[in-house]
Amino acid sequence: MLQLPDSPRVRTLASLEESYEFCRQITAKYSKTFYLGTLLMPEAKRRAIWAIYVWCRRTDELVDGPQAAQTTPETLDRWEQQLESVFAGHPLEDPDVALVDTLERFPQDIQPFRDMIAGQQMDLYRSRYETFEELNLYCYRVAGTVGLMSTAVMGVDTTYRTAPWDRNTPQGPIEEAIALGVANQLTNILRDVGEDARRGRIYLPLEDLALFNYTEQDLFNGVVDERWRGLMRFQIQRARKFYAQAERGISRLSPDARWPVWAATGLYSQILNAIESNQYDVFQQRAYVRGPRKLMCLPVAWLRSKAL
Ligand SMILES: CC(C)=CCC/C(C)=C/CC/C(C)=C/CC/C(C)=C/[C@@H]1[C@@H](COP(=O)(O)OP(=O)(O)O)[C@]1(C)CC/C=C(\C)CC/C=C(\C)CCC=C(C)C
Ligand SMILES: Nc1ncnc2c1ncn2[C@@H]1O[C@H](COP(=O)(O)OP(=O)(O)OP(=O)(O)O)[C@@H](O)[C@H]1O
Ligand SMILES: [Mn+2]
Repeated sequence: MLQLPDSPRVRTLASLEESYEFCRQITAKYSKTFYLGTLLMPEAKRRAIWAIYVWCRRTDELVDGPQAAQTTPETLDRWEQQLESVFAGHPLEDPDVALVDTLERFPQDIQPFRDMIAGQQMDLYRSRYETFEELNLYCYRVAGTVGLMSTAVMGVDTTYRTAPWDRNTPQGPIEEAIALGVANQLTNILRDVGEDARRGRIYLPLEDLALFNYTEQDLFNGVVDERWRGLMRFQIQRARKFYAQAERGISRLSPDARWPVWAATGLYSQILNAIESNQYDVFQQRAYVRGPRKLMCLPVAWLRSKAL
């Protein structure tokens, strides 16, 4: 029979296998850290995280990627409609096929996904944050939400009790999951200060700059002095508090999720140590964790997942 040429409307979507394979490849390509983390999970959870990763990445690309200049609030509205279609079980594009399957296997609320879109939207019209409270909202939206989505996949330990008399197991370590996302995002912000400044963006709260007598102009000039180091010490300390909060939640996750989460936490938080080793110069040097140290994280994380 004569085949119609490929046209977007009549073309059939990718198969489930193809769609998950695509998600795997994108995750592996864009984030060595998260990909490594997912390899420590059971197959079904691993694939689900890949599907969610790709949706997050695509959302981020709308405001940060090559076509970002054409992105308007309407683009994001359409993206949200596409999301609703996915939640209703109707994929519109190839990567959605895996996400529909993931949401069937690991049912979850649409709100964190909507919040993520709202967070990316903030990047369209904001390039400054006055207070930490404002920055925290941004961090919740673009990263805390990832903690919620991932927790729905990884699952909570149903036998966990804070105390024998505490019969009402709370819904799960929600605050802790958000905290890990926020900690990651704060780390990302500290590592990328220079790169963001070159795009005219400052994520560090302006109230914190003022506290250390450091000006926007200093930041654009990449001034590294005692004021800057004081400011960075303060930011790193804050990020570490979020990691500490997050760590208290890991033992409440289902046992097979603890190792990957400890590993991802260890890998990401070490970027803060790398910034310290670089004497807080995030303008000239990119802080990253060296291969051997990355590898060391795995057995350390495994021990923590069993012992804590
Ligand atoms: C109880 C408890 C501790 C539970 C654990 C919950 C958990 C697994 C939390 C993890 C949260 C997490 C991985 C947050 C990621 C935050 C992040 C990196 C966000 C990225 C934003 C960066 O913005 P920016 O524009 O500054 O950066 P770029 O220069 O563009 O890179 C995002 C890009 C938003 C989109 C997020 C992603 C693409 C990452 C999604 C990651 C996952 C789904 C993997 C989850 C990982 C594991 C190991 C389960
Ligand atoms: N030494 C380096 N100098 C400059 N850029 C680097 C260096 N090492 C890694 N990168 C770049 O930094 C980004 C993150 O790299 P890396 O593989 O270390 O972490 P990742 O886990 O993939 O990323 P993420 O931190 O976003 O999860 C990549 O785009 C990579 O090309
Ligand atoms: Mn981005």
